[in-house]
Amino acid sequence: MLDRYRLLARVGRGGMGVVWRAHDSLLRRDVAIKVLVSGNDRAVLREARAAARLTHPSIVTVYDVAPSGDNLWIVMELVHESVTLSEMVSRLGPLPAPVVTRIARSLLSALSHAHDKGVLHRDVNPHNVLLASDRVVLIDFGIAAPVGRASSAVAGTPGYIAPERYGGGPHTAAADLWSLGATLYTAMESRPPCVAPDPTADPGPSGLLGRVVGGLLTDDPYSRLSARAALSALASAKDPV
Ligand SMILES: Nc1ncnc2c1ncn2[C@@H]1O[C@H](COP(=O)(O)OP(=O)(O)OP(=O)(O)O)[C@@H](O)[C@H]1O
Repeated sequence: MLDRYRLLARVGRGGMGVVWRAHDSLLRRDVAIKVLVSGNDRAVLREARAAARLTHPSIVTVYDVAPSGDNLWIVMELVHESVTLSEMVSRLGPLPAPVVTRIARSLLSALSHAHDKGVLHRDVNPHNVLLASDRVVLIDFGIAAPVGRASSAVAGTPGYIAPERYGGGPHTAAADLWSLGATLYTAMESRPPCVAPDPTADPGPSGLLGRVVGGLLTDDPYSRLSARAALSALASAKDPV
């Protein structure tokens, strides 16, 4: 089966494995393949099945999962000529509010779709957001977390983990939304929000978008802004030209 895919060039490396641009010789199209070291295949499969249920322009489409020797390959849609939000912020610094608003709308809509289908992302952060010229795409949907990072008791990326998770609370849709708030905050301020107990030292971004981001970063998961409320608040915001 794997004769079907030809690995062409490495497009990225993450904590879990290497991502390749590859060619699907049967369907004659380029794809992205993440090569993971086998070990927790059942968990990866379970989550890949969940991710495969999702169909949304801002969620990377999973095409296939296949074992290959000691590895497990996840075949997915290739997001052409994209950079991660994290790379974009390191290159350009804080992004203009209309650009972050567009990113926010896409990601809120993506999370809202996934949550409606009962799928959590579990690791929303600027490394998992791809920016292409015409699209904003969330990658690593539900796949990163079950394999986990051996060193951390709470799955996720430090700085982007909802506060209730540190108290042993479950990962919920609201926890994904806090992580999204932290991701948007980073896009606006070029650093993740301060999680220290003195919020006055870190007033955060201002304006409509700032208030939405603040609402997503609410400590109490029950009072936190929902994806729908955030989307409707942003409906009146200006689009980038
Ligand atoms: N579908 C895709 N299309 C294009 N590039 C991709 C795609 N998926 C991943 N990449 C690139 O590969 C890099 C690593 O991918 P990814 O974040 O999924 O790996 P990872 O091992 O899960 O990383 P981590 O768990 O540390 O976030 C990304 O930063 C991105 O540059």
